[in-house]
Amino acid sequence: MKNLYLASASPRRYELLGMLEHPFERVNAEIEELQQEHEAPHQYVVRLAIEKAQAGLQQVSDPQAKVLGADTIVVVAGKVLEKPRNKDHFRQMFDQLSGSTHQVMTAICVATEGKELHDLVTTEVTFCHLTEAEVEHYWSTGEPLDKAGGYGIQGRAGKFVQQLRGSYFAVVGLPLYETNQLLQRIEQD
Ligand SMILES: Cc1cn([C@H]2C[C@H](O)[C@@H](COP(=O)(O)OP(=O)(O)OP(=O)(O)O)O2)c(=O)[nH]c1=O
Repeated sequence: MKNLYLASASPRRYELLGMLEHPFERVNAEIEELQQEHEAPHQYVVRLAIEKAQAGLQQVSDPQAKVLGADTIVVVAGKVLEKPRNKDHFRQMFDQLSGSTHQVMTAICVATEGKELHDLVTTEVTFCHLTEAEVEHYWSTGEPLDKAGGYGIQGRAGKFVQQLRGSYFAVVGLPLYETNQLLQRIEQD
C-alpha cells in the first residue's frame, strides 16, 4: 500500500500502525476536541476521528493520499472521561473507574480525495478495586497524563485490569484488525 499517512501525534498509534507493515508518514492534524451538548459519546468519538483524518488530508499535497485518523475516549456510566487536567481531576476519574466496568471507544477514519470510511470499536474493561495509595502512586508515575481515562493499559495500569472484552489494541489507541480492514476496503472501493 502506498501514499498512507497517519494523522496523529500519538506515539502509540505510530507504533501500532507500524505493525500493519505498510509504509506511512506522519502528518499533523490538530483539531479541537470538545463534546457538544446532546452529542452521544459514540457520535463524538467518530466525529473526532473523521475531523482528524480530514484535517490531515488538508495538510498533504498528495492527490493519492490515504489519511488515517483515530480517537479514543473512555466512557463510564454514559459520561466521557478525557485526559486528566490535574491530580484532582485524575482522582475523580479513578473514583469512577475503580472496582467497575467502563467502555473504551476508539473510532478510526480513512479519508481520501472524495472517499471516507470509518469504524467504531468498543471494548469493555473491568478494573479491580484500587486503594487511595495505589491511585496516588499511579499518578506520581506520570503515566496518566496524556491518556484518555488517565491510564495506559499497556503500562502500569495493566495490573488493574481484571477483565477485557473486545480489542486490546483499540484500548491502546488503534484497533489493528479493524484498521487493516478499513485500509483494504478503501483500496478496493
Ligand atoms: C485508555 C488508554 C488510552 N491511551 C491513549 C491512546 C491515545 O493516544 C490517548 C487518547 O487520546 P486521543 O485524543 O485519542 O489521541 P492523542 O491526543 O494521544 O493523539 P492524536 O489526537 O494526535 O491522534 O490515550 C493509551 O495509550 N492507553 C490506554 O489504555
